[in-house]
Amino acid sequence: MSTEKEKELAAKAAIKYIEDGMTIGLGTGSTAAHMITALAEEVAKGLNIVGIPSSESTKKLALANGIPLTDFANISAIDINIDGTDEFDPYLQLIKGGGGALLREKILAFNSKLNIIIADCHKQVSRLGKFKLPIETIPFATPILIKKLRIMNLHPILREKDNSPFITDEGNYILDLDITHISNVAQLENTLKQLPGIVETGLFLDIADIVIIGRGDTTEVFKR
Ligand SMILES: O=C(CO)[C@H](O)[C@H](O)COP(=O)(O)O
Repeated sequence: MSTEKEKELAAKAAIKYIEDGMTIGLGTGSTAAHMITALAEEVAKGLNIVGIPSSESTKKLALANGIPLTDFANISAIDINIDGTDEFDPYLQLIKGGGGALLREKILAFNSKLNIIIADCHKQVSRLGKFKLPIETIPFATPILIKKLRIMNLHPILREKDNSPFITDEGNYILDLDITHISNVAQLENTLKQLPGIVETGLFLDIADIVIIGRGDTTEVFKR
């Protein structure tokens, strides 16, 4: 079974949690794209939901598939947020932001009653850190942050696209950090959030309620 098929299986299992009248957080990435396609099929059959997208690319995809959208001016909470991940550990702690949408993704997740994470089985790790930790930084502060993060042994790498800095939907930069030597990610999160100029990190700690993965031709569900 292909990785893509595993993503699709997880995505289809997640949309079974959705009920009529709900507001749904729409994640970003290739796994979330499967969820958007599957959700669009239900909307076409009459399911009455509104989506709130976590990125401009997801917004485009959702609109192209006929999913009605809303924003935080119109709602106070999201019923279910469904998003992908780059890694999850046995405690359902996550590293996200491979697609560069971590800031809006975390805002959606924080304001959701239920967070469902969908993935292929290769995202499961015994310990976070094989995937480099993305953090979103303000361009003005990025050069000094790079110096500070180097001293902290986090080996920051400025993410690039077409030989220029990758720009997020909020106009910021992404630094990818090596956290392989870090054992206490909660402490790291606190330390990073105290540095002015770091807008958000890709550590999603105590956020996922349910992780659904595709493994071969079946799904596995992990609950917090
Ligand atoms: O955090 C994300 C984007 O910022 C994605 O959810 C994450 O990168 C996983 O992507 P994919 O489903 O394509 O593997």
